[in-house]
Amino acid sequence: MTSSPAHVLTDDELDLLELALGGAVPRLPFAEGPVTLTDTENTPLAEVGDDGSVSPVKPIAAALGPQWDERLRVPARDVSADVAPGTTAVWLAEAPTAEDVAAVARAAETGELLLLVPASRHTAPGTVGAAGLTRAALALAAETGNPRVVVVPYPHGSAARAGGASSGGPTAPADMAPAPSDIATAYGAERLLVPADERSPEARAALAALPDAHARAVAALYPAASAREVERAAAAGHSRGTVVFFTGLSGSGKSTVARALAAELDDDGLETTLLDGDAVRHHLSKGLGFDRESRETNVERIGYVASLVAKHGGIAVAAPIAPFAASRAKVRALAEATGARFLLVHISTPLEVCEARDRKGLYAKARAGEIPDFTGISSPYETPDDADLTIDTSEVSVEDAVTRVRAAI
Ligand SMILES: Nc1ncnc2c1ncn2[C@@H]1O[C@H](COP(=O)(O)OS(=O)(=O)O)[C@@H](OP(=O)(O)O)[C@H]1O
Ligand SMILES: Nc1ncnc2c1ncn2[C@@H]1O[C@H](COP(=O)(O)OP(=O)(O)O)[C@@H](O)[C@H]1O
Repeated sequence: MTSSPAHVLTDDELDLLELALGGAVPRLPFAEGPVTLTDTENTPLAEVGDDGSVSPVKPIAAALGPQWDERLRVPARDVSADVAPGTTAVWLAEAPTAEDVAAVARAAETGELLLLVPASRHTAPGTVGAAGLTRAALALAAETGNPRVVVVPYPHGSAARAGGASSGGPTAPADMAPAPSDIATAYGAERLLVPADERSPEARAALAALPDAHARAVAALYPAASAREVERAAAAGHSRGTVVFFTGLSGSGKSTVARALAAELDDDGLETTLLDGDAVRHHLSKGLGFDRESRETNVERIGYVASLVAKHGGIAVAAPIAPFAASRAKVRALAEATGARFLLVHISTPLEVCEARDRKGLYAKARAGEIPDFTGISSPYETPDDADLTIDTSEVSVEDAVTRVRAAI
């Protein structure tokens, strides 16, 4: 018997698997069978057959929080078996506003409701996550005649495209999230109400103005010089996770600019982690060489750690050569899947300048054939076509380079 290839599920793919096993979606858009779907510890969770059928192997692990309450997280087939004809599903993807509550109360007067809470394993920074949405839905239910609340596993969108480490078979299509109307049908409802889509222009305008409300209040209270400082301090306290990823030839100036940037960010009170090249090669990537595979491993490890830092709201600054586009793309996907901002900064200083600098004497050794696989000499550097910023340090000072990166963050 030959075993089918394995695919390690991303969090969003896990949500889709849970939906499929519960009967909410007929097949998995990312998995063509035969394939074994596993968690990140390679434990098989489900098998996908040749015909796309999905069968469970082991229950998907629950976690903490009200969204994991098994009385709420009920499979679609069980919910639909209970739902009264003519039921309206209410899709609560955002915390309900007072206006939303009124709209739901009106709908409750005309028939049965089912409150559906799309719960992702990811929370975009600054948004109400699955636990908060579930609590808000329970409160809304209590106010509107106690309709049933059901938590629906639901992929986060961009994170669904990150892809997991896989061997063979599945690839993630652009957008895997099923339409809310299809979910409502699968859970047995006949109609769908999305309160966020029914909001008045006034409510929409007020919601759009919310992010600037603090700045306006500060401007009204303080003179300009104090307001700047108060805003700066507030911004430092609420920073969204960011990965600033430098790439460029040896000697291009990555470390110099990265260190100066990290020092400035740190001074501003931002939670900053510098993944220094030497320290990374000494600790995280000890023993790795400079062949293609080792470099890919090194760069992906750096990306993984940087993503963890950013996931917790910090700023990670990394500066490896990162010569291969595929690894850089993987790192970007990984960071963005956590909801972090990702900035690829290409330090494009020409090879002749880097070689003339030859700070460590490595180019001379590489030319003499004493160092094999040296980037730019005997190993390729794939120039990025997706850089968010390109800086040539033979033309731009360290100070100006830092200013440009800060402006882009
Ligand atoms: N063969 C070869 N090619 C390129 N660089 C070499 C090589 N051997 C050693 N070094 C030194 O290692 C530094 C690059 O390491 P990185 O971790 O940034 O490289 S990579 O991203 O994994 O390609 C690099 O330093 P910086 O460019 O200053 O970072 C070199 O000093
Ligand atoms: N504008 C500049 N920006 C960055 N480095 C510069 C600049 N001008 C000269 N240099 C010098 O170039 C060298 C770059 O080395 P480094 O920052 O270690 O590069 P990398 O990390 O890309 O290998 C340093 O000696 C630095 O002082």
